Amino acid sequence: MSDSSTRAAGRPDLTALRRVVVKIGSNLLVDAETGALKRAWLDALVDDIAELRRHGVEVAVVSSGAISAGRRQLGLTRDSIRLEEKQAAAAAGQIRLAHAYQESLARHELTVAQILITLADTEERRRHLNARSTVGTLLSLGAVPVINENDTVATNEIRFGDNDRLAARVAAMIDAEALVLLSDVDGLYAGDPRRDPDAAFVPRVDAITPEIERMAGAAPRGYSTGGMVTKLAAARVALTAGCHMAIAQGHVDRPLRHMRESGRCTWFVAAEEPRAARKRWIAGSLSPAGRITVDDGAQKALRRGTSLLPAGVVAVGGTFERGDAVVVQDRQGRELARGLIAYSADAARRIAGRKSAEIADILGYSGREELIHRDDLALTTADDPALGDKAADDTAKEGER
Ligand SMILES: Nc1ncnc2c1ncn2[C@@H]1O[C@H](COP(=O)(O)OP(=O)(O)O)[C@@H](O)[C@H]1O
Ligand SMILES: N[C@@H](CCC(=O)OP(=O)(O)O)C(=O)O
Repeated sequence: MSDSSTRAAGRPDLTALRRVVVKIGSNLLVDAETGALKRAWLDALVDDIAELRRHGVEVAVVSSGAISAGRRQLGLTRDSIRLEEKQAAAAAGQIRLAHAYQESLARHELTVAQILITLADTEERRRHLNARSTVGTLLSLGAVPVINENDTVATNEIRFGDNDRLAARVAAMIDAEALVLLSDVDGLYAGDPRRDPDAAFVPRVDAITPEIERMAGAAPRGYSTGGMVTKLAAARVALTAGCHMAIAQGHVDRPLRHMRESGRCTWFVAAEEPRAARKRWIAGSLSPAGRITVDDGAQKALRRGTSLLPAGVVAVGGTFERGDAVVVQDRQGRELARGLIAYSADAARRIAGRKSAEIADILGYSGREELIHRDDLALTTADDPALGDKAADDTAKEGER
């Protein structure tokens, strides 16, 4: 089944997607009693990842488990430990996690790459763009990024506190088509199955309505420990970004294969594709900080869906930094597109009208070839193929990226 037919009717097929994020909770990976890493479980999951890669699917992992894996090594055996002790435990545990992933992936000759990020990294536009581009580059080079919150520098106020939402932010950031949350439950039920064993299973959700939210019930103690509340918060972020999300049972052998073969999981199905969602966000939800005037040749190239190169730029107006939103206009000042620019206003003025090959000589460093990459560019009119016939419909995406 193709991904577009999924959006209309069925449930996504992981093997048919381009890019997927898999989130693994601490309990799946680390024995809470001993702090030992569950290597056999990890190897089976990695076998699933390798299988997806053989189908041509790019896979990024968001893995919890650093605090659980590190605390006992530091003698932190009490039930409840303080924030600074958690940060210390994460520092000791993260290196063990990374090592385990490295060894497990090496069995399939896959390279692991570790990324530790904070909430601010996904929210602040320039850091967001840097993280997005690094993860994208790693995936295109065939590596498997393993991502966790940077617990050692995150403090109480700014911590995600749960990797469900971090995973959704990451999935949105890298335009993943699906996010799979592997959990200790096989999906969403009409009520908490631990309290109500007769609660009905919900196989598919198309929107996070108040009725769906009521199913999650109250947040678990301390809120930050996950439960269904944060999974629905994650689903909201994912769906807004055009990314499908699944909740599936992780306590099984080969969990991704099991999910595919048994069909048992809850799919939250996004109505549009990630690229279209991102373009709508660029077109509709950001205040432009500058105006880039382009010549006729560049105007034609934009209509064909290419990136904007410095060569086609005749003037740069406004004050902006790399990653800010700008308007692209023709010589008469008519708006053609909006985009996220890869250079500051000062740098853009210096390279305007020049060939991309000259950028390094002019600026003294080799920046990006494009002034605005085509993925970061949304045509203002309905011509943008990625926006389709919903171009005029302005959905608020503020705050979700
Ligand atoms: N409506 C619901 N459907 C399914 N599980 C629910 C629901 N409401 C609460 N839960 C609870 O959420 C738990 C899953 O969350 P959590 O333990 O945080 O998972 P993880 O550690 O995998 O992130 C389930 O075991 C279940 O008890
Ligand atoms: N970043 C933390 C985990 C945070 C978290 O959300 O854990 P979990 O609820 O097990 O997915 C760690 O690696 O220990």
